[in-house]
Amino acid sequence: MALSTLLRTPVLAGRVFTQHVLKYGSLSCMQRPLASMVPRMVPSMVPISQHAFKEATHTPITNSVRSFRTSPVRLSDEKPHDHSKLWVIEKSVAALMVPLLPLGLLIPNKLFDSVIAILICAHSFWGLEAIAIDYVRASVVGPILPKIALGLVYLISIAMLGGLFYIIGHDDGLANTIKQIWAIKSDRQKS
Ligand code: HEM
Repeated sequence: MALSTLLRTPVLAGRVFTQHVLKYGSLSCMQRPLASMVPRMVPSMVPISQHAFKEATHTPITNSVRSFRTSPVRLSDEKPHDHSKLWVIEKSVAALMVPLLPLGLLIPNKLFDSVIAILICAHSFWGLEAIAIDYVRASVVGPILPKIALGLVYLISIAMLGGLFYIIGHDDGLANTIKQIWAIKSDRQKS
């Protein structure tokens, strides 16, 4: 980086100077026997300008200057997406469930039941999706299993949403069903 910065400065950016730096900085030049470089250090009768232009006719080996980048390297073909907004939505949904679940149980009605059903399905979908992505990795289990795992997550979530809305539409509703389950007493408790 320091060398490329040096080469970009106006004073040192002359073509001849650059070619000399590239030539002497290259690996192949470093590997050359020392004896072949000695004559260059000995003063000669040839004017310096002539000597420099003669050297400039050689094609410089430019692998001594490495390219660098400050932006992150993309390692996959997937489009980069910002997950921070979805994270806020995920946490907001989880936070919203805290007051809404007891409220839905206290005041049973279809609207609360429907909102709770959607929030629970969205929340558990994101949770299960995170588990599938984190634990069923293509680098560990191959390329097929992660797709099956993610497919199962979609299937479970859709089935769950369908089931909950069936209870809301064709049965006693979510809150009442949960209350009925809580009301079930064992035979020992009944007697
Ligand atoms: C008021 C109720 C609930 C709250 C406040 C809540 C909150 C949370 C939070 C904060 C997480 C993230 C944990 C993490 O990132 O490490 C989470 C994960 C999860 N939640 Fe809930 N949740 C609630 C109810 C439910 C319900 C009813 C279900 C399913 C029917 C559910 C299923 C899941 C699943 C599958 C995960 C992923 C587990 C994991 O990453 O290890 N949650 N929950």
